[in-house]
Amino acid sequence: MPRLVLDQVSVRYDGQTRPAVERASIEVASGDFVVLVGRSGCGKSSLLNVAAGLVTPTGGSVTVDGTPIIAPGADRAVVFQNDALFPWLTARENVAFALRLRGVRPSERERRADALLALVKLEGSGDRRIWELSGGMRQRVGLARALAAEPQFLLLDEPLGALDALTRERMQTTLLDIWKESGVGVLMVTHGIEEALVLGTRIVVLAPGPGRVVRAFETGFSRRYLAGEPLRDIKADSVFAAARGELTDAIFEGEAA
Ligand SMILES: Nc1ncnc2c1ncn2[C@@H]1O[C@H](COP(=O)(O)OP(=O)(O)OP(=O)(O)O)[C@@H](O)[C@H]1O
Repeated sequence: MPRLVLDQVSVRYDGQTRPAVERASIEVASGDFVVLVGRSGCGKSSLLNVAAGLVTPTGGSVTVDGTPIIAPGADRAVVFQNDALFPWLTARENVAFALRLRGVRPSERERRADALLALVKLEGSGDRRIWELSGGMRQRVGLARALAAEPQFLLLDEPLGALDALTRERMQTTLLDIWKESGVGVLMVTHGIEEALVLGTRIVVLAPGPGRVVRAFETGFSRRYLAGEPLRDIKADSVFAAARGELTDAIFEGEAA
């Protein structure tokens, strides 16, 4: 089973007096949905970028199945909040472009692109141009394009951050469905406390100054959704409310200090 391991990772950017991240350890295996939460500036994006191979750690190691990561790779697809799609192309063409980069034959591309668009629940919208789509639909095209690389890991940096509350909630279920269907391991950064609880199988809490892991715990709400329980019912559960309180406390612990 593919395993992405950040072991005792530190990041110090040029010119910084103290590290942005100090000795953070995070593991993501296939089928995991690991969520990074924490106050602004605690190093969430830095860690995601280390996993992506976009930032080189100044300490520790980052590996996939024991092989060091030194650059971005097709095994780890990254989706950012405002990902650039080609606005003048259709949804299908955007996904097909990623397939082309993978060396998929032209005759295969359309069929594969449509299958990926169906996976993100955009069947029937393949012919629409990006500028004709809503924010949520664009984000789905971005996910379909990321999945075109058949990655082992999806690295998501606030992918739903720019969406309105209702669209965001709908996209959370889409993300869970994609995760289940594709079997990928997910590492995701979010500012949403409920979102972390709804999506994660494991939540890693970071604290700033320097960025470090202060808590990590397993959660089971996403599996309950995948087992058929409506998300609304899960969120209304007293167990969910207790978990939300606990997570909020963990994030803001020591803030006044
Ligand atoms: N490329 C960079 N060069 C220099 N400093 C950086 C760079 N990227 C991030 N930092 C600094 O590193 C620290 C951690 O930033 P990072 O973006 O990883 O945190 P974050 O938890 O994702 O923040 P936010 O929640 O606000 O997005 C911050 O102090 C930030 O200013």
